Amino acid sequence: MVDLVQAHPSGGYILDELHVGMAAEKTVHVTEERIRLFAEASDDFNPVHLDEAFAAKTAYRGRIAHGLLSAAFGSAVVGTILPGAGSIYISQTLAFHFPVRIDDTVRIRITVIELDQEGARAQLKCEGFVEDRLIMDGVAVVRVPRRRKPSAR
Ligand SMILES: C[C@@H](O)CC(=O)SCCNC(=O)CCNC(=O)[C@H](O)C(C)(C)COP(=O)(O)OP(=O)(O)OC[C@H]1O[C@@H](n2cnc3c(N)ncnc32)[C@H](O)[C@@H]1OP(=O)(O)O
Repeated sequence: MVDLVQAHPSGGYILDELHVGMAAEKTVHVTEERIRLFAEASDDFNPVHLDEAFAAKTAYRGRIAHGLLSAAFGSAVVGTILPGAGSIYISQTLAFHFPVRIDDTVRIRITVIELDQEGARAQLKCEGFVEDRLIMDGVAVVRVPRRRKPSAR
């Protein structure tokens, strides 16, 4: 069963607080400006994202968002909600099923699917939807803090 949670009040869940089925969601509106800023940040200036005249001649008949921009929304959930602060990415698989366009709203869902107490690892299913259509999915492995550090004063 899926158990939708909010961010832990401390900023992050520790290993013992996670269970299989815990999930978190976030929605992000994809604007032209966000795509431009991602091109700058990643140095990926593929014209299919930035040049309407070029993109209009492709099978997509218009600009689409970088796949890794949608994947980055998943990273945002992992790093700020589930598990949250202190999580460290180990690996990530990704498949892009449908393009994301300017003005689409992407809903990311991250679900805990496996826990390795010994290795302090969580396996997370990552899914991205535009309306109800699955546009992207994959599996992430992250290292989760075993304990919370006393807060600095
Ligand atoms: C590097 C970065 O800058 C680039 C990105 O980030 S791109 C953004 C992330 N990726 C996506 O958004 C891809 C989303 N997924 C899809 O659109 C589809 O899954 C797919 C089109 C990639 C694959 O779908 P599938 O049904 O498997 O299609 P095929 O590969 O079998 O192709 C079938 C025929 O469709 C035509 N076609 C489809 N897409 C394109 C395209 N982008 N360019 C050209 N042609 C395309 C084509 O006619 C195929 O026939 P062919 O004779 O086999 O070529």
